Amino acid sequence: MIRVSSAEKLATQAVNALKWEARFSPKPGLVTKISNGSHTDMNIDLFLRSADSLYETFLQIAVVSEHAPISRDLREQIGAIGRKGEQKMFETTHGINTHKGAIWALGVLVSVTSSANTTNTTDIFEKAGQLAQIPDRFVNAHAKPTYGSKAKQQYHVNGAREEAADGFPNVEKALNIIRTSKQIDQDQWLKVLCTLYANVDDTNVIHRSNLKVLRQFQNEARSAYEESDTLNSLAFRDLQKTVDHYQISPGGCADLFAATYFLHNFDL
Ligand SMILES: CC(C)(COP(=O)(O)OP(=O)(O)OC[C@H]1O[C@@H](n2cnc3c(N)ncnc32)[C@H](O[C@H]2O[C@H](COP(=O)(O)OP(=O)(O)OP(=O)(O)O)[C@@H](O)[C@H]2O)[C@@H]1O)[C@@H](O)C(=O)NCCC(=O)NCCS
Ligand SMILES: Nc1ncnc2[nH]cnc12
Repeated sequence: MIRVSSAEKLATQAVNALKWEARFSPKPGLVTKISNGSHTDMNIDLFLRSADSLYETFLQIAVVSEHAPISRDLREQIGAIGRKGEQKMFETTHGINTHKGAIWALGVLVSVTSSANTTNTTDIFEKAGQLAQIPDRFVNAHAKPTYGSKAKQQYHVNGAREEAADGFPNVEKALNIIRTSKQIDQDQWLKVLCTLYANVDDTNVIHRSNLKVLRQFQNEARSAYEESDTLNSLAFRDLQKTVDHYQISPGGCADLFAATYFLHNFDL
């Protein structure tokens, strides 16, 4: 049996990563401690309460995953816990979707970390891919289509499920920026965020606009840090203008930003 303290540590680390992400600023389009981004129904307090409400979910995922092999049984167990976690989040936020994608991404990462009892991120990414690829027979096949499934059907992009099933390639890229930087400061984390904005096909952005706008947004995010460790302020301003104009919100990137921070803690 996993020492409860290890499971507790993972759950605490996951909740802390969500709170750190919420507080980080600037994050064009997203909620921060100084702006509600492209949202009229969300603010920082809601995100912090939502994050706290998920402690039990991550704890249960860590506990059931302890030394469990990657299997359909594990996938379905964490699926059931994850769906209950989504319910808890919606109760806490009175129906506002703050962390659905984060429950998925961090849920899978907490599970494989606990299952393999490792903090080696190469192993974690590989096992996360294996676990996320397993279909869950208990997913409600008659549920109404999600924003993500509609965007994927319309444009054949990868969404949250594929990011995990592919072993979180965008989180790996983001983590490498932090690992190879001479000093880890606000500028480096902003570079990580812009790299996620530039590379993730965020289905939330598509839902609020379309694929053409997503590509424009990604190109502007790329220009903000292209081949440099210093922010190009003009390019960043263009990015902010596009986000404001279309009222887009890269919530999927926010989740992967939190996931990067979660894994970065293993390096400390
Ligand atoms: C497999 C699931 C991820 C379901 O995926 P699907 O794509 O079908 O579902 P969506 O409902 O679209 O949710 C996906 C959420 O994932 C985030 N996301 C989007 N694109 C990506 C991407 N390319 N890579 C990674 N992650 C991505 C995103 O979540 C964040 O945004 C949400 C806030 O959005 P916002 O626009 O502000 O608010 P909305 O109300 O949604 O829209 P508006 O009306 O305001 O415009 C917030 O959740 C962020 O976290 C997508 O929302 C998975 O969810 C699943 O199967 N779950 C079942 C339980 C389970 O098996 N769990 C496993 C163990 S934990
Ligand atoms: N800070 C944030 N703002 C908006 N949507 C998000 N989804 C996850 N984190 C978010």
